[in-house]
Amino acid sequence: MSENHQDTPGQQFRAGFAVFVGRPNVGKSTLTNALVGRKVAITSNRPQTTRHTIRGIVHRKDGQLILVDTPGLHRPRTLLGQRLNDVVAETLGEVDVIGFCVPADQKVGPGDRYIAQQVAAAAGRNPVVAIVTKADSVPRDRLAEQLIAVTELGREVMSEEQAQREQRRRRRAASSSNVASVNENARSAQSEAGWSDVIPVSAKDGFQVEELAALLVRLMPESPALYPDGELTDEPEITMMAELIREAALEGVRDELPHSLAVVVDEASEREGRSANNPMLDVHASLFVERPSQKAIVIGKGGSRLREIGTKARTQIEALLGTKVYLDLHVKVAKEWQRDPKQLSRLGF
Ligand SMILES: Nc1nc2c(ncn2[C@@H]2O[C@H](COP(=O)(O)OP(=O)(O)OP(=O)(O)O)[C@@H](O)[C@H]2O)c(=O)[nH]1
Repeated sequence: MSENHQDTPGQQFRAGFAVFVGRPNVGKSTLTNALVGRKVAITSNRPQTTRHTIRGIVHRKDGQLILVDTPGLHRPRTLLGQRLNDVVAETLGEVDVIGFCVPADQKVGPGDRYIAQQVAAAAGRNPVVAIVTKADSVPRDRLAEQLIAVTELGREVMSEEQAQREQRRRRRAASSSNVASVNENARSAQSEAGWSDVIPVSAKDGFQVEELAALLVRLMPESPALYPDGELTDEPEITMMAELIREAALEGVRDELPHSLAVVVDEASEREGRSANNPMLDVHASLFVERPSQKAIVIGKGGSRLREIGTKARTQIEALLGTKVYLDLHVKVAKEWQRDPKQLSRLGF
């Protein structure tokens, strides 16, 4: 259990948040699953919320990695259209380590460069590890070439970013003598060097997955475990369940219910009287909407949509937890909840 991890003598326990970014299909989800060691089957059609979604937690002797999702960054729409929005920048700024993923089997292209630039701009002092994924898919010499190309990309984007910082610093210094410029200088020294590490991995055959986990943990701040290990009533698992339900409920009706839906898991408990090798989890959750018309949308004709939501969310929660689930959903109207601070905090906003 996690409490014991911290007692290891001579070794500091580390814990923190990491995010994997990269073009679609570079293998972020597969890598997350390989690291976490169980299937976290959260779908791709994610809501654009500002809250972090936990994709998985890696519990180790030396530390704990909480892998979170960045809404928006890896979606092609966002990529082609606009500069990284504030939400994504904020998430990247809040995590402890960023894993920038590039596949071994495709040349480094404009999409990778674009994301690398956003990462360089948002990372600040936090380390960025470049991860060359799908190492199994190319011969050794091609892998070596890709490692060099990715290292080079890191140097380029970091020094571009540094040049821009330098410009900003000069502009500021011109208007006032500024303390911030000293800090900018301090951090530019590390930026020039590029990525803090470059590591090849294969989630498919497990090559270097353990090494990556160890590396990410080493880059985390010293901290006790942030989440307990494997308990069913853990906050992150409850949060993940609520996210999965919310996601299923928003699917196809995002335009009609933008940000008007909150999910609270009221209770999750193991059903009594089941055999140890065939457990069942009873989950009761409430879906809060703002208006009766929205309640009708969620429920659908004769309850058909709510049944679909239930089936979809249940399947995903079962995959997440590896146990059978009975899911009971209720739709409630919480009038104006978005404007009521008390309600908001109760709903976890
Ligand atoms: N050969 C090989 N294929 C991999 C590896 N990891 C992932 N893939 C394949 O690459 C494809 C994309 O993997 P995902 O993990 O879904 O990629 P992703 O980056 O999460 O994709 P998005 O959710 O679209 O951002 C899948 O077909 C995987 O099977 C690997 O280590 N080796």
